[in-house]
Amino acid sequence: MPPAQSIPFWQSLTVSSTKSLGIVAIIALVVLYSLPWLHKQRLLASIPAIGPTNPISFYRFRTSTFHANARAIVEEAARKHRIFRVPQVYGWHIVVSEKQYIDDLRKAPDDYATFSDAMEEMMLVRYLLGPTLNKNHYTTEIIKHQLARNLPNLFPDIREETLVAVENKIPLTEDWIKLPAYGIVVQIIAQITNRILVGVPLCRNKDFLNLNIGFTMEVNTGKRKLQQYPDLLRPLVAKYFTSVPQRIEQALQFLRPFIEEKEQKLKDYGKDYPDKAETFLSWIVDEAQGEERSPIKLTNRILMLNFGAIHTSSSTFTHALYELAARPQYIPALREEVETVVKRYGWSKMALIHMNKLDSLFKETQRLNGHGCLSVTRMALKEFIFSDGTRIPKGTIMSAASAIPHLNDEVYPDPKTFDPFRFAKIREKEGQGTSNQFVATNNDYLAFGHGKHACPGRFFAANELKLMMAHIISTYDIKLEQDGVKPPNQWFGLSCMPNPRGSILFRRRRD
Ligand code: HEM
Repeated sequence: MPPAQSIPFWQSLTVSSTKSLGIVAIIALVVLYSLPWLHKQRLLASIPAIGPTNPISFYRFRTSTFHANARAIVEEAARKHRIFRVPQVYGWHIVVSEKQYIDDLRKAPDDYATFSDAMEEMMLVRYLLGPTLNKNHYTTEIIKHQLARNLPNLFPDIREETLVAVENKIPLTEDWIKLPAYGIVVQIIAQITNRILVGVPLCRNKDFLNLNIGFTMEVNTGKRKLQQYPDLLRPLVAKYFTSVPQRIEQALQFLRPFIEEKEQKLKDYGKDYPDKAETFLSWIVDEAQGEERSPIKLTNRILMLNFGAIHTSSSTFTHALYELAARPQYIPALREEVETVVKRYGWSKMALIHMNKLDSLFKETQRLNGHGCLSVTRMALKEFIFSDGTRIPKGTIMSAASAIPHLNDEVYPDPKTFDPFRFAKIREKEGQGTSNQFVATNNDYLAFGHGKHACPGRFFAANELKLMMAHIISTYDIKLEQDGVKPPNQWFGLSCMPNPRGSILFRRRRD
């Protein structure tokens, strides 16, 4: 018999065996792709869930019950559990309530967990403003170093802009005049912030300021739209069905001439060119590398800084204004402090450092009226293991419940009472230390986050807010529509803002 001829494997397959192999391959692929998902579900299952875990009830609970009562639900859960999970659009969000866990979050190295990746996932910025914002953090470094270092030199600019903006928005009348609190505060803050971001004349351009004020809302609306579509369609939805690309284009029209002028001077004279304005725009034109140098990328950076700075600062200021107007008995002590300190140090950054009562007013304001019930938010970039061994799957967002430390009666006696000078009194006892300053962060005070990614803009924000309040109380009398009744805070799911419909009455100071 002739020896059996060896034929290639695939030629020996019949149609039915090819089909079976195909099915096996598909099953293998499904299993392969499901394994990480199953692993994730298994790790999450060991953490107490707030609300139902089956997909249909999860959706209903998240959009109705949880959204309407998020703060109460989170605070109650945080008193019961050291760690738990709450439902969000992007999946389960891990919340921790004990110091040990907060420490783990704040210490996490950048290859384990970052704030910016969590923001990226929550805001879907890569579709709205492009992918590089979250990949390159050079602007955060500029805020940390260049902006912080330059604050004393920038003080005269911040003060000048404060006087111009306040005079423009709050008429100095003999009789009480009622103004929408958040509405005027956001306009003033946008102008002062942009004095530092882009300088004069753009910081006084009403259309440019309104564009930046509205941009936050437009990004939020865009994000909500994107969340309804799968990843694959999101670039198209972002481009054609949100207003963000149009707004970026408009911002570019405003900024382009200034960017081009700065680039030309940089080319002709180097970084230290004559009459250089110390603004954020000049610094980013100096520092941006590669594709980040394009006018559109520089524009996106200015938009995102406005996004991070305007509404956070405006909310804090409006809360403080409401709190103070509700307790006018504290105003004389604040005025006296401002006058004494300014007599000694003039209007300067040094004077602001010595306004301890004013500093305390803002710190207490944020202790009781933060921007929401969560802080120190991070995304796990690898499997994240807390120090007690609890494992959190890669890609999960984690935060600390800020109400637990902020209402801890061992740290803050009578914690629910608003005591504007609470921190000033502690500092008086302890000497002029820094650990209870407005800008100080620790496990008991999370309003600016904590750790490596604690807000780098807080030093600028503290200067801006204190200067603005010092000027307003020195110039005006203030009161609420209803004596002593602060307009209630407004909650949207996990976020809090001062009442946007509340008013403040102003008149020329009489005493
Ligand atoms: C009262 C005003 C402000 C509040 C309450 C606030 C609050 C916060 C919070 C809670 C975080 C997250 C920190 C963490 O999770 O550890 C943060 C991050 C950040 N903030 Fe602020 N912020 C304010 C003003 C500003 C301003 C004026 C700027 C810019 C000039 C700014 C720029 C940033 C940036 C770039 C980050 C991200 C830091 C990082 O990823 O490392 N913020 N802010």
